[in-house]
Amino acid sequence: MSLGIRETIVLLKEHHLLKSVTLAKDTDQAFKAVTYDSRQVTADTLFFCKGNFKPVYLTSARNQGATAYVAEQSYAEGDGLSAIIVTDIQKAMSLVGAAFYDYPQNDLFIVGITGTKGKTTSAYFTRGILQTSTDEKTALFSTIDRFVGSQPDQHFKSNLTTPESLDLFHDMRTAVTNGMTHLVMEVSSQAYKRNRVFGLKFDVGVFLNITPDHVGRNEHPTFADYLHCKEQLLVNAKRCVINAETAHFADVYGAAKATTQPESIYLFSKKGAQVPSDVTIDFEIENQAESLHGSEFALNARTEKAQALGVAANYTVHIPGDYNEGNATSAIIAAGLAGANQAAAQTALPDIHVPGRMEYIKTKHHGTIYIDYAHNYASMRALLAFLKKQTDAGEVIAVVGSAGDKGISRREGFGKALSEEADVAYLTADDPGFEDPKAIADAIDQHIDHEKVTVHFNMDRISAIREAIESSSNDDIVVIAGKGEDPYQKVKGVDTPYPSDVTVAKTIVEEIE
Ligand SMILES: CC(=O)N[C@H]1[C@@H](OP(=O)(O)OP(=O)(O)OC[C@H]2O[C@@H](n3ccc(=O)[nH]c3=O)[C@H](O)[C@@H]2O)O[C@H](CO)[C@@H](O)[C@@H]1O[C@H](C)C(=O)N[C@@H](C)C(=O)N[C@H](CCC(=O)O)C(=O)O
Ligand SMILES: Nc1ncnc2c1ncn2[C@@H]1O[C@H](COP(=O)(O)OP(=O)(O)OP(=O)(O)O)[C@@H](O)[C@H]1O
Repeated sequence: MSLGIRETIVLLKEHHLLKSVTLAKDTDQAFKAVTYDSRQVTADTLFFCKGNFKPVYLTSARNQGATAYVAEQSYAEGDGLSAIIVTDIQKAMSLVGAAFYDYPQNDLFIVGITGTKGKTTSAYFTRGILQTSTDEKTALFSTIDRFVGSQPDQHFKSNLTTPESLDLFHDMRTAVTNGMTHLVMEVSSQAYKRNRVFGLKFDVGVFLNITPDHVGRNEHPTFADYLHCKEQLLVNAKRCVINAETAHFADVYGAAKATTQPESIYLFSKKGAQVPSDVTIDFEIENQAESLHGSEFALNARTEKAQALGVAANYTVHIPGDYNEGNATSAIIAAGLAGANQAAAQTALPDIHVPGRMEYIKTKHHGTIYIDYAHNYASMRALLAFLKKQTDAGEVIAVVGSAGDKGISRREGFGKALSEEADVAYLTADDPGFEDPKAIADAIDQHIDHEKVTVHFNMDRISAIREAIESSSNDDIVVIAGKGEDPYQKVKGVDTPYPSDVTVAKTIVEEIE
């Protein structure tokens, strides 16, 4: 890969991002690499100064072979390098990244998925269906991991839900080189807030839902900003799939219609759900059977354009939780728009498993254990309500904590969800960061109705899980929420190794049964 400095300047000028340029001696420079991290700089690198950047990083970049830098201001540390000064570094980075990696999006059919909850699950469902219909040529960029090919060594853990633009275009190019024709990716609201996907058009954009979350330092200043950022996926998608039951539907649908004809917008909802009367639902989900192990549902086409997609049929998913019918539906429609047929969806869906989402362990003498990634009010309430509905005789026992340094409103949310749907709560640590986990637990406890829920405190997560499992009887359900498959606890700025909730629960069950 290579990009000339002149081409870079023209590109930034065309997009009205260029403030000034100072060229070094070689005015025909060609960059062999682009990066925003001085530790990655090699010969002939174009270096981007972004975020909490320190000028000393530019000194290291220059010493390691950077020949030019892009920044929102000039730096003395960059003397001797070409300096490209722009009005918005994140936008510049995305545009230059796409150009440097030679526009890999032109070689991929891209499905983008957003929503407060269900992105990862829906992305796994969509990729699973497309793997069947594309003969294993579908890449996946999710919160958990990135698959840039179908070989085991083309799969690695993710650091962000939506990568920084330079990493995104790099990984897209790698996927194309590895023979991928389709890409399914989660698009977080931060991706738009920070212009990580600036200039990228999606073939299909999926909007699942929006509930209060992600407002705070480092994220969104207000809920309105969060909603606005999430809606940008639909503004930048050629075809849209929308859950008509989402809160703020009118706004969301309006964003889709701003750039897409209604003929290319697909709406879905559960049968009997309250949806706006001024729109026509294309697909209706009719539950046929649900259990603690999954569900069966009919997807009914209610409009001609829905019928034309050829995906109306009966489906089975083996991830429990009624909301997973909606997640699966979004995936069936999106995959249908990417060319998959009903048979591919029917074959693939029952076998799709998402790490750390609704994993369950059946025990002989204790309750059934569910390990799930729920970590805000909406997901916790949806999870507990579903499990409560499925248990006649037993109690719902939840092990839960809330992260430190962020998402303060989640603490009240957890207290509320536990009061509404749980019988017993073990409050514990979950990524306390720089805060005291007991203080976080107390904040959750303040919002628990003690007439309804018995509360225990144990800040040692492993020991809290043990207590919850040991105290459960065979009819009970033990929910271990919040961390899914995370193999660490974030404590005082360090990712402290943690065996993961799944491993901890399995080990305890082996020991006590
Ligand atoms: C607020 C935010 O989004 N911050 C992201 C951003 O931080 P930043 O630009 O300030 O980078 P930084 O790590 O402080 O460092 C500053 C710059 O100096 C560079 N550097 C640093 C050290 C050095 O020796 N040399 C050097 O050049 C870094 O590479 C970087 O370019 O860029 C970093 C990558 O360079 C990200 O890791 C970081 O994500 C932080 C960790 C984060 O937590 N982000 C969350 C809020 C996020 O984006 N979440 C969403 C999901 C949320 C949702 O579900 O909706 C996501 O998409 O993941
Ligand atoms: N459609 C949905 N509505 C409400 N809750 C959901 C939905 N789908 C999944 N959940 C719950 O949210 C949890 C996280 O699901 P998933 O990882 O698919 O969402 P996500 O949007 O990727 O989440 P995050 O932004 O936190 O990474 C699940 O473990 C489940 O408890």
